[in-house]
Amino acid sequence: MSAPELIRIVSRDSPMALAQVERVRAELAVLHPGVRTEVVPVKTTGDKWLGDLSQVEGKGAFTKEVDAALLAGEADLAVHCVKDVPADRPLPAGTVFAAFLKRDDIRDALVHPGGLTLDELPAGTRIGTSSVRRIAQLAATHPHLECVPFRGNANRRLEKLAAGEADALLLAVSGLERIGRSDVISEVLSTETMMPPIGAGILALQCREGDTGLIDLVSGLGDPDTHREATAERMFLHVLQGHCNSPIAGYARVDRGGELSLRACVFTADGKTRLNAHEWAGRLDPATLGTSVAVALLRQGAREIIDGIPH
Ligand SMILES: NCc1[nH]cc(CCC(=O)O)c1CC(=O)O
Repeated sequence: MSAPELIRIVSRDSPMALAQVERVRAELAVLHPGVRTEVVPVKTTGDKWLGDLSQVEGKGAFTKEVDAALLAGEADLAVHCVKDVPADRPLPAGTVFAAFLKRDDIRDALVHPGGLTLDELPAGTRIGTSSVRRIAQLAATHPHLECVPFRGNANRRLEKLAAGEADALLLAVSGLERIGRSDVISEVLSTETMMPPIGAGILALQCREGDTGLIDLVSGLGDPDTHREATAERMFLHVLQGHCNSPIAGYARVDRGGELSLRACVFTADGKTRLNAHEWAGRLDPATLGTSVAVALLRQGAREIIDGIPH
């Protein structure tokens, strides 16, 4: 297949998702100035349903409609936050990842209108988050804080915070940067304080698997280190087989010498039990490293912890 002249890019229609698409368009314009792009925004189940995500049928609340548009031929390229793409099962049949863009900041940030840090927040401070990963880690280290359910895209959450529906928020640094709101960050939390989710800060480009011309064209946007990190992290989740209520965190890192390592944790919902594993790839490929770290956690009882959490 020859290289396309027009690429129709499908994505969620939140401000963050549309900013992600603009990054892809800008990078494409540099690499392939002759190619035109068009944006196809879609609303996903996760955007429409603001209740408990575990009540939504199946996984992929933020990706299902985007994948469907790609498979139906209504668009040619999907832009996803890797964090939102289910890893416990393969990508939708007929689609492939063509590139992982260079990774952004993987850390979470505290947003507190008064500018306090996490350790300075008084007892009873209401933290707006529905993330079981954030709730478990906060419960373990800051049990005097209270988490209140909070959904909606990042802009919407900031509005709800301003309206007093919570006293503070936890949001991804990368997401706030993408919507141009890093000004609201009162503290960037270290990965020790708040271990990030699998896939944090990574954008993936997804194509139909037969579109080899397009796959070749957009693969030039990929970052090799990010590819290794994403592969290790997603294989880790695939082997672990979590569910949407299981607090799981972790991240892979390629260090300056090019060595890949993966660190990961499984928590009980109350954060009181935390299993840890950290391994270097050495001679293992990224996917096998992911498998090995998952098996290390399973050996410590991760299956029992995950299955013990209602879902
Ligand atoms: N679930 C929404 C979502 N999906 C990806 C990000 C952050 C950006 C990223 O990690 O790529 C966010 C917002 C958040 O968690 O604050």
